[in-house]
Amino acid sequence: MTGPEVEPIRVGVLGGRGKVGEQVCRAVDEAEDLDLVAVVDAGDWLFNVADAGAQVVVDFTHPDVVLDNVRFCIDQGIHAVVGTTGWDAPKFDQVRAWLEPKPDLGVLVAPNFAIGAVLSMRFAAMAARFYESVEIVELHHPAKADAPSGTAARTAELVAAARAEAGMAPPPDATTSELDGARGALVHGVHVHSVRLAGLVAHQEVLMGTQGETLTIRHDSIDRSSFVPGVLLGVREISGRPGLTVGLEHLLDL
Ligand SMILES: NC(=O)C1=CN([C@@H]2O[C@H](COP(=O)(O)OP(=O)(O)OC[C@H]3O[C@@H](n4cnc5c(N)ncnc54)[C@H](OP(=O)(O)O)[C@@H]3O)[C@@H](O)[C@H]2O)C=CC1
Ligand SMILES: O=C(O)C1=N[C@H](C(=O)O)C[C@H](O)C1
Repeated sequence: MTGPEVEPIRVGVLGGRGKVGEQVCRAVDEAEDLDLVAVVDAGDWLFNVADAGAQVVVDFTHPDVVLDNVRFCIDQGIHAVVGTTGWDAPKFDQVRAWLEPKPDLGVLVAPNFAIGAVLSMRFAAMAARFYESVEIVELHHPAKADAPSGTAARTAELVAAARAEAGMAPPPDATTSELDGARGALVHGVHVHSVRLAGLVAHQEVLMGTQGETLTIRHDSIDRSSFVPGVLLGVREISGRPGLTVGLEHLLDL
């Protein structure tokens, strides 16, 4: 005896002809429990996803357009799974406000959908209180629009929160004279250095140091397929997670 047939989740992809979006489209197409109903890229009619009856939209577009896209999804009553970067606290507040009158709707924004990147952020937060020094180096392909990366910004935020909770002083640094940018960008009080290099995909090192030792937490996405399982998990789970969720860790019981 077989149970009742479960309808596939109807999925639309924004940025579907981009580097990550193209891989997401292929994976959704191949998954039996998902149905790729619309692919929208720059210049296409955004309403295609609504017209096609998408229940979940995946966004891998550009930091300049992602907030408008999320607003569109919320207005249309479509859950959103967002990988696009360029987020800050006011933008998250804005999304929460848009979601208020739609209590059944979910938006997931994850700075990084690769399992190792999620784990490395957690490891960095765990280690932070044991090391007086911390700096982050993120390394990406040269087609990346934003610096620092969303992952690096989130890592800095998590590390800074752990340090603050432990009552730590700022990292030691005797620099009194510097060329602009030589010490990187300060993100939540953490120095973040951004490398853009042909041949790279997405990489990050969190460097920590204290008396007589250093700890390096490194993650490498050597292929964009690394992001796909996390995105599919988000697509499958988002309808059961109303409100705004920031970070894939919440779906991984971390
Ligand atoms: N969270 C995560 O795990 C990851 C996040 N990212 C982030 O995802 C985003 C996309 O990355 P990536 O795939 O490498 O970038 P790409 O530039 O390769 O792809 C983005 C695609 O979106 C299209 N696009 C631009 N504007 C719109 C719009 N308004 N509506 C629909 N499509 C649009 C672009 O078209 P055109 O080129 O013609 O402008 C392009 O085809 C970036 O912010 C990146 O940082 C990337 C990897 C993993
Ligand atoms: O642009 C990319 O490529 C990536 N963007 C995300 C970020 O900014 O952290 C995730 C990953 O690093 C790849």
